[in-house]
Amino acid sequence: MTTPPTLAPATDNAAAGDGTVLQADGVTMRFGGLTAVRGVDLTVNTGEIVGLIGPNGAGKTTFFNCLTGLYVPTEGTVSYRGTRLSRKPHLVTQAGIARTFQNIRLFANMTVLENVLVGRHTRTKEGLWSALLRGPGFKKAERGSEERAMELLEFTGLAHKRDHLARNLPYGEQRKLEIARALASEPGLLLLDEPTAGMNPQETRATQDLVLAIRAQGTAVLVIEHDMRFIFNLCDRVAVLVQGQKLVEGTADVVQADERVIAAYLGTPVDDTPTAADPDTPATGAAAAESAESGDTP
Ligand SMILES: Nc1ncnc2c1ncn2[C@@H]1O[C@H](COP(=O)(O)OP(=O)(O)OP(=O)(O)O)[C@@H](O)[C@H]1O
Repeated sequence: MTTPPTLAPATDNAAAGDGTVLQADGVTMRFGGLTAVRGVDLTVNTGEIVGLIGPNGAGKTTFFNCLTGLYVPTEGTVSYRGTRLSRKPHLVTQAGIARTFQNIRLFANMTVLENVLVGRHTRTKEGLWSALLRGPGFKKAERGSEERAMELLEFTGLAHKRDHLARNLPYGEQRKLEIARALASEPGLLLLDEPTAGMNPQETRATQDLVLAIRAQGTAVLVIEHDMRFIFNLCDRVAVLVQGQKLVEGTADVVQADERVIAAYLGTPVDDTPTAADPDTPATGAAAAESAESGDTP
């Protein structure tokens, strides 16, 4: 197992001291008659890794979208370091929150290095379009950025792939590149949406080390993940969403032992697990979630 190299924070944003980084109060998101997120409160403090778990359709990604300005919550407020956040995604990034997506969103025909440079646009005077068009002004102004981008590629273990097109990277490395690009905006809080989806156990362990290294360089992390081992190994606190509402929040031990969480998500205790001889008993919790995810029908 390789440990990511250390990374110096480039701005005060990532290096800032104690306190609450993120505060979400009463966040509700309705789509017509469907309430996807209902009155969710959540805080993330400096130096924390917080997990957000729940069955498919529980509202986790919708909640992330409310935090990052992709959705304007129907009700509730979101603050970053005590300041109410703008509803525009690029201003949220500029304030200090970066994210990755469940479905990878890279610039497939740009190189690995260029993808990270695009991620730096909120920290440079050059705009996004200038970065995308890569004119002479961009190249000159971005020399410092290129240095930082290379540090980030070293940090995520992708430096040797700097000139490869993003679309040619294996899946696990594309996920790492998304993280490197998110870090390029020097966030104080990084939101990861299913960072290990599709990864093998070795890649998952490497991602776990990477998240710990990100925290060590001063960025708090809020992570959505279905891999419970990953979540319970990594997180200082875990919040459980079920049907849009926060059911429980606490340490890994508290959450794993909570009977409501076991019933709604983690699955029934071993003794109560339905057996082949008991075909009429419906599958619950994680088993049902797995089945739904794989498209199996009962
Ligand atoms: N833009 C939208 N318009 C209408 N309904 C939406 C929209 N986005 C999400 N939903 C609905 O909101 C609910 C919550 O979805 P969301 O994707 O947030 O769940 P999730 O917990 O992230 O699920 P998963 O683990 O499968 O990613 C679902 O019923 C979904 O269909």
